[in-house]
Amino acid sequence: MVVDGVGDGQYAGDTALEAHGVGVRYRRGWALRDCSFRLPAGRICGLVGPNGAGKTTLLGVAANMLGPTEGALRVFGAAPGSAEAGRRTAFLAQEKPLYRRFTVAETLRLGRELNPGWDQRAAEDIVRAGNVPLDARVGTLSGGQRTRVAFALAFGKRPDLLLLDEPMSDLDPVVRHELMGTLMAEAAERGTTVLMSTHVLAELESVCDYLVVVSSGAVRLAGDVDELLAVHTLVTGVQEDGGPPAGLERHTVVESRVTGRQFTALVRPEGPVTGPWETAPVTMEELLLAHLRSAEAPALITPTAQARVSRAVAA
Ligand SMILES: Nc1ncnc2c1ncn2[C@@H]1O[C@H](COP(=O)(O)OP(=O)(O)OP(=O)(O)O)[C@@H](O)[C@H]1O
Repeated sequence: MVVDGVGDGQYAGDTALEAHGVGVRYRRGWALRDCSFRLPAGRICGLVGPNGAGKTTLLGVAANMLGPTEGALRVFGAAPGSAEAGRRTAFLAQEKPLYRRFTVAETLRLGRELNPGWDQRAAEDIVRAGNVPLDARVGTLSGGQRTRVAFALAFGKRPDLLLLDEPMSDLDPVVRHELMGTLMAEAAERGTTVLMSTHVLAELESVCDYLVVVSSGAVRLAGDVDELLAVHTLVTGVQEDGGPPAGLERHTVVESRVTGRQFTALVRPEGPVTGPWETAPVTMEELLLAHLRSAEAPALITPTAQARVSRAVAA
């Protein structure tokens, strides 16, 4: 691997994470295949995809929980297994592995001992905001309270890259909102890059400015949210022969649906969209739903999201 030389110098400063042809094969087959994209530093990125798409696997590679079968991934230009990447990255896994017999205070003390840049106040503030007693054993906490302690551990580390795997799934709506606020404030204040997998699309809309969509182990969509929204259009009109009109074919049709006499299509226009139709801007949720429903739609990786180092260099 010779990415380090390139990454450390020219690109590492503005790139939090870069994947080059990453593939992961489990015994049952490939979970990820030829995954290439770049996440610029300082972005809050939603990682979206159907169940089994490969999101946890991708986060696991970035967090050095597993190595890729092929290709390479870099965190701030460094290999995930390097001391530098380890110091700069925090991973909040879906199953939140914590020592059940430790008290909350002992858990935070362990965080302090393991992490040189530890911020005890930030960690304690998160725990206290949920009225979680510091002397309670982790095993006696509710699922949501344990998630809060895991959040505290991740934030206390003061990472430059925060990897979150469906972090909010067992939190009540008020706590979700509060911890999202903490996440946003942290990212805004410190320029932390966040890569967060979730199935709650509505939540992403207010939080993310970057998106990566994976489906069947491949990257389908990646880029800045505004850029992605700008190159898609929602078209509605009268259907022809049970589908969208033939005139739409000159554009890239991501998804089309027919309801009664009407069709609705989400397209990437290849020029002006002219016809007896109405066009409207798309919302993030419409964009994501269309891509989740149409895994066969052509992939789109915007220029800022394209891996900069060729796969040949990374291999
Ligand atoms: N340890 C493993 N051994 C074998 N196969 C695995 C393992 N972990 C994941 N897989 C398979 O790899 C594929 C991707 O799984 P992964 O957990 O990365 O998906 P995901 O996008 O995170 O899904 P979800 O949204 O359901 O959490 C799936 O087909 C899954 O069954």
